[in-house]
Amino acid sequence: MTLAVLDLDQHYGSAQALRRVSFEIAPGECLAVLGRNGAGKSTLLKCLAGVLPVTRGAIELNGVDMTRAPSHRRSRAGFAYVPQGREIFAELTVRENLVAAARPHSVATEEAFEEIYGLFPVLREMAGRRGGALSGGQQQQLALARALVTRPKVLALDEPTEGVQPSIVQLIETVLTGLKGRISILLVEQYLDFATAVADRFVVLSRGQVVDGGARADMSRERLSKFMSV
Ligand SMILES: Nc1ncnc2c1ncn2[C@@H]1O[C@H](COP(=O)(O)OP(=O)(O)OP(=O)(O)O)[C@@H](O)[C@H]1O
Repeated sequence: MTLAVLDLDQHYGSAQALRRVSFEIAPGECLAVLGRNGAGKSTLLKCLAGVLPVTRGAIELNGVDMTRAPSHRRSRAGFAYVPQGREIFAELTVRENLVAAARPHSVATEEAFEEIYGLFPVLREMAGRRGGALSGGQQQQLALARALVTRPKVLALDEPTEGVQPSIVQLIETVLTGLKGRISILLVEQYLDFATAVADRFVVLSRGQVVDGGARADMSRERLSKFMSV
């Protein structure tokens, strides 16, 4: 599925957080959005997910305008969002978290859950545990699993490696690399090694604006890290 972001503006009151942000993600492509703290990355994902309204511009999924569509409509169209901080249901078990995510998509089947447990074996072991009792890395896997169980066509992730131990970062990298080509991925990331391992293309945000970008082959580490250090 193609995700097109066209001239997007967003304001928090009088403060402008996004300025004429434009890019496109082709079917099966992985685009990483980089930038310092406060650059506007999370704001961008929230606008795409329908959590925050935009002040100008447009968001399209396969050419269909979604700019003012509620979150559930975007989700039904194939857009899945893994927010920063995971936002799983702490009081529900792992299994119930997956069921709650899958049910609106009519994919709450054993086959769908088996597929997820195949990607994240620890979730099978923890299926009966409360989400809130999981470690940070396990919660991140559950958050990703909740998105994937809906069988999305576009997957947006806000800093999936944050506060996660190296072995889980490696697992997430393997999962995302395996998904590439089949679904479109929008990755917001501060961890450059991870972003360069997974992404085909980069967009760099600074103060809410796209200031650089290009294919992985054209973006040297120096060029990318210029916009990453605080
Ligand atoms: N709820 C809010 N109300 C007002 N301003 C906000 C709000 N959330 C974010 N901002 C401001 O908008 C700008 C962009 O923030 P955003 O969180 O999108 O950046 P970010 O690139 O995701 O940073 P981080 O990596 O720290 O999450 C910042 O200047 C921030 O202070």
